[in-house]
Amino acid sequence: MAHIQLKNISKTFGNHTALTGLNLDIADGEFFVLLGETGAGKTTTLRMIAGLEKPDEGQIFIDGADVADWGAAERDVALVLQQYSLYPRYTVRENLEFPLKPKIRRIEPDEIKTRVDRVARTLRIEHLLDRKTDRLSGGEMQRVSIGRAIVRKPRVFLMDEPLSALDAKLREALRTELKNIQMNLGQTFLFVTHDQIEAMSMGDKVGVLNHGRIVQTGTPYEIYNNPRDTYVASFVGSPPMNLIDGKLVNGRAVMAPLNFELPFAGGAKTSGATDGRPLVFGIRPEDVYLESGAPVEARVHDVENHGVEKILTLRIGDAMLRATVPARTDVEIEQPVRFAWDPDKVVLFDKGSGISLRHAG
Ligand SMILES: Nc1ncnc2c1ncn2[C@@H]1O[C@H](COP(=O)(O)OP(=O)(O)OP(=O)(O)O)[C@@H](O)[C@H]1O
Repeated sequence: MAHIQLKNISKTFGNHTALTGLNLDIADGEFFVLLGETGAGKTTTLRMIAGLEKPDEGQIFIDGADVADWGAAERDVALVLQQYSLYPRYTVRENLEFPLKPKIRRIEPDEIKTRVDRVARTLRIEHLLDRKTDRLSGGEMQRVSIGRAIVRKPRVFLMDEPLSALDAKLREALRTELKNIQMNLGQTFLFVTHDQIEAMSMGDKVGVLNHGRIVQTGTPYEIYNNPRDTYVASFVGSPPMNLIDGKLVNGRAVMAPLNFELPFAGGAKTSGATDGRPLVFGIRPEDVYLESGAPVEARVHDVENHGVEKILTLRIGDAMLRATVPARTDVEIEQPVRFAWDPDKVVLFDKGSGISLRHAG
């Protein structure tokens, strides 16, 4: 069990800044996902918590204790990596026993057997216990790697893209399993990924990291429905949120190409509520729907079939808008259609800073 806090962490490699003023608060027993593009600083964050890298500035606390002077072993964290770190000439059982064998742990052989068998049951790899690990599939190897972490009951699990080398089907299956395992163990998991679907489906909380800074932390629901800025809005969601330029006119936010306006409620902190102020309208593709008699006309520019749904690209003058519609929707490219959207779901952003007016206050 562990509560992890990172306070104002910065890290530079040479003249490259990997992390800037990073703050994280991961509650005991939480499944926290750190989501970010390649190079955002995810692995560096994990390595610092694990004690493999030192921050230039800031502090890391585990259960309230500043761990600056603690070595990796004292921190008692388990790191699971994308590449499986298994001993290939040993069996699965030997691999799982390995973390329990060091004399310093003083674990009795009976207890080792009980723990290994229990972990093998949890991960459904009992039938593989006597097999050498170089005779396993990728998914099986990753299960064993996770098993090696679980078996020694660490305080914290740190997982660095553990599913990204697996094929899509296996990834989906292991997502669910890992989430179940975490709920059963009730332990703190910090899971790092660049895959927003993984983040949204597994995380109790998600922290979005962009260029070494946390841009937003929240539940998957908050991140998806109330993105703090246009970066989060376009990074999370597939297809991403439509972002369409508009401006402030006579106290109303006006989106010219779609002939749409909203009362402007940009609060005090967003000062500069002056006419002509550039804004961005954010509309999720699933909030756009086709309807004869709807106010705006478009041409169908593209149709992508996704089985249960279709993703349409609609062209309105120079503007493009994605719409997720039921698969039964019968449309052809270049067909004229009329569409509307749910006005309550529209998110307004300040174009200059990219920040949502809901977050700006
Ligand atoms: N030891 C190092 N020396 C120099 N630069 C480094 C070192 N480790 C990381 N970096 C740089 O710091 C930045 C953050 O790296 P990091 O590995 O934390 O990103 P990441 O989000 O985990 O990326 P990925 O998803 O590609 O693994 C990158 O630009 C990387 O090149």
